[in-house]
Amino acid sequence: MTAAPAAGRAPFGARLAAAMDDHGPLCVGIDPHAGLLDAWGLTDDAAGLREFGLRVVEAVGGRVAAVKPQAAFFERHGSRGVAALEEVVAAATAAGTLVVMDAKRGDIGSTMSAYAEAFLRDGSPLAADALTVSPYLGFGSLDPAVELARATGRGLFVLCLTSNPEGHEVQHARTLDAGATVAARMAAHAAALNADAETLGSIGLVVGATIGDAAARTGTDLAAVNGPLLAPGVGAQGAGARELAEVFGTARRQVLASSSRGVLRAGPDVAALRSAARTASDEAAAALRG
Ligand SMILES: O=C(O)c1cc(=O)[nH]c(=O)n1[C@@H]1O[C@H](COP(=O)(O)O)[C@@H](O)[C@H]1O
Repeated sequence: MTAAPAAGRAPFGARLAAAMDDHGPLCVGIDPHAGLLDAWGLTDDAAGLREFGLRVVEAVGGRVAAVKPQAAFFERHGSRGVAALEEVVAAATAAGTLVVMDAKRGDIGSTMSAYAEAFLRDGSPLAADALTVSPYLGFGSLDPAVELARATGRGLFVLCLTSNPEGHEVQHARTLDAGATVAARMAAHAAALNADAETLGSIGLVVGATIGDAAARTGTDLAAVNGPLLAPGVGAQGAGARELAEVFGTARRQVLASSSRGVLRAGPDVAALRSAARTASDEAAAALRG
């Protein structure tokens, strides 16, 4: 059984739905690639990461539905990089913007509970509003994260149909027991966890905006998930408004479109970043809300 969300914090799905209503369906990825740091005149070290992340938050905090720091770029610089990540998360939270931590964690259940504590526990320095997780040790291995997310009003985005061209090898495969595709199984698990949610459930999926008709081909019922669909691939990976509308069909109101480099390349000027995010958000809204 799951506990009620922590006092004072509504479930993640409801908070995300409200944020998308207020600001549009865009998540801005905070991915401080070495090349972007250089282009922004920043050093490729913890100080550069910190400045980059805080600059993005200054530009879009309180103006977009969510930001998604990519943990890998911060981990490149060890404990000092992780300290910079903590500051960026705190700044986004202070700006009233939801934070999706993109760390794609997944492990056996007993270790998964430690990952959950790191990213989803009240008081943890790295706690975010939601965490990306990998279900490829079996969806049930994520149970500790599901439980802690629900207990604290946080959420998960479970990898389902990823934006990269290699994903089909695993995600389109059919299971021996039920004969369904792996992606369809993952979506069915999320749907079961969101069954009682009124607005939007808190257990979302990652479904790339670049996947074409893969949801239909794999028998993955996205609308039935009743939870948010994080859609990376917008911008630098080639997806735009047309792809968003085509990929998500009747599930499009659940979509949180995500763009990192597509927005970040407009930096380092804060006004230019803000304007690039506004344009991306408006385009996503037109594609998904029309
Ligand atoms: O979970 C993710 O966010 C994710 C899943 C996926 O299927 N594809 C994908 O690109 N991502 C992440 O989304 C971001 C995409 O960055 P851009 O291609 O620069 O917009 C990166 O941080 C990826 O790690």
